[in-house]
Amino acid sequence: MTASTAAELTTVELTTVELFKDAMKFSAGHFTIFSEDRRERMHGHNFAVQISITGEPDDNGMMGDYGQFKRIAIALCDSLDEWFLLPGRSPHLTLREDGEYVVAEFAGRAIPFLRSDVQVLPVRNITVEELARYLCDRLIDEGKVLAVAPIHRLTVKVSSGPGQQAVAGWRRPV
Ligand SMILES: Nc1nc2c(c(=O)[nH]1)N=C([C@H](O)[C@H](O)COP(=O)(O)OP(=O)(O)OP(=O)(O)O)CN2
Repeated sequence: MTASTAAELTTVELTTVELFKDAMKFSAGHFTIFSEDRRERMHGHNFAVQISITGEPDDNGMMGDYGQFKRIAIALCDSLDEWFLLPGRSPHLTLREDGEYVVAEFAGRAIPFLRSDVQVLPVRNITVEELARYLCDRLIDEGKVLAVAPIHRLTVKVSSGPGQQAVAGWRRPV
């Protein structure tokens, strides 16, 4: 890049707010599916969520009130708290309704769940990768985050325990 083109470029000073409050968590049951015939037994985790919001602070030096971002993120975590989570888009698991039950079919075996105990998420597996993507998509699609501030980027981290997490991101289309 020549000096003149570098000078012509307008620099945008971006700042990131990071939120990782203790309340940004949810306890949920799941099992990870590894292949068409191998999965874990049912178990649970205390999933922890962190979000990072990147944008240009306004003339008042703020990207909206981060209290609004916290409330949005905590409400999203609460919506998944104390549920058994099932993937609705798994290539290896099928789900069918049967009265008050949701019956999962995996490797030729039926696994019945009470409908009132489960949430079926639009994901391929209940993994930290898919949960991070799901939460990031919900934060953007529900429009509440973008209503707080015209942010440039959002990242969501989901941890299933200390030392293991996945990160999903969104950036404003140019
Ligand atoms: N790529 C991924 N691999 C695995 C995931 C995942 O989300 N993405 N998840 C799991 C299971 O959740 C599994 O239960 C995790 O077990 P583990 O690593 O043992 O989790 P712990 O919290 O018990 O951690 P320790 O290292 O045992 O303390 C598996 N793979």
